[in-house]
Amino acid sequence: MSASIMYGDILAQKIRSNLKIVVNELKEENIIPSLTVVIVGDNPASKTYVKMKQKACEKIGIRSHVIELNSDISEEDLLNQVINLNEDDSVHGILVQLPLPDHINEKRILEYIEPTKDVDGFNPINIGRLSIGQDALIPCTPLGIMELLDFYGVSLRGKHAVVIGRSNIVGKPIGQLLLNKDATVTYCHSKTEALSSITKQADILIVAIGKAQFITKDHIKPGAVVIDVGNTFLSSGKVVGDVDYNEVKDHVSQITPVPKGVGPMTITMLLHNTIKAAKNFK
Ligand SMILES: NC(=O)C1=CN([C@@H]2O[C@H](COP(=O)(O)OP(=O)(O)OC[C@H]3O[C@@H](n4cnc5c(N)ncnc54)[C@H](OP(=O)(O)O)[C@@H]3O)[C@@H](O)[C@H]2O)C=CC1
Ligand SMILES: Nc1nc(=O)c2c([nH]1)NC[C@@H]1CN(c3ccc(C(=O)N[C@@H](CCC(=O)O)C(=O)O)cc3)C=[N+]21
Repeated sequence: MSASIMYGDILAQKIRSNLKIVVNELKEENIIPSLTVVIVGDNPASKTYVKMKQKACEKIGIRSHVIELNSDISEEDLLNQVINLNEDDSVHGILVQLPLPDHINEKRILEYIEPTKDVDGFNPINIGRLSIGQDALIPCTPLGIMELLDFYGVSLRGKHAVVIGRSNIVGKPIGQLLLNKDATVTYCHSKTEALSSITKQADILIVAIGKAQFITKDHIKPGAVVIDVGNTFLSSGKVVGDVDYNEVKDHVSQITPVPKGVGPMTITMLLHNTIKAAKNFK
């Protein structure tokens, strides 16, 4: 049996064309949604992602601006940049690209982003609102995964969802969203013992660890649904996921590819969140 492939790029196009209509409607009210991305240093993967974000904004009429800062910028100077953006009424969405250089306290920076402009959903206020079920700006990757599961007809209620990875940007919030949809959620991480014995129980397996092709058939129950968040650039320039796609594809019922799976949905949800933030300005 061959798996059905959950293409994120197809769904992303569909959602983006709807978002374009919303942007045009906002323009009639003289609101042009605008996003500012702050990038520190010259990490090549970060640069690639930021370019993709800019291009996606442009395509649907969101105004985007990138602030490029030197890797030796001080924490105070970066904080001041964020404060200026918080105070600038022409900026609806602020995104500080991660990772930041080691000398900068990432949590402190994220805490300063005005929650209504926090299109990444990384500020403690938005994380708290998500966890108690209040309206919030929700992190883009988890939100995109939920859209994918819905579009491809994956039912969650009562199902066992296993999340591998507990980062603040992917693992933790996807578990929260799955729980809100009545899945039974288990988190695994680098200290988890007997990983495969747990992941093998998953009806839905979400993998966000950042280790190229780490997950094999031995980790997966036959017929499970697999969401591969991983994005590792090989020296050849090729990008691969955390799942050994070729090995597992005939073993699972549904799977996201890498590329063209979760990635395009992340960027689409950034557009969605920027529009949401712009609407809040009305
Ligand atoms: N497609 C997309 O849109 C996006 C893709 N990504 C990609 O997803 C991947 C994960 O990103 P991110 O969450 O930021 O990564 P982090 O490095 O912040 O977190 C990785 C998590 O995986 C866990 N982990 C690492 N090794 C193992 C292991 N051998 N067994 C079990 N758990 C393990 C870690 O455990 P511990 O907590 O114990 O250290 C940690 O919780 C990366 O490849 C990243 O590039 C990220 C964001 C968006
Ligand atoms: N503040 C912040 N917010 C983020 O959302 C954020 C971040 N920092 N730091 C890094 C991670 C990673 N991330 C990705 C986004 C898109 C793809 C993506 O679209 N990837 C393509 C492949 C890449 C390519 O084609 O070059 C795909 O999967 O099809 C991947 C990864 C967002 N992140």
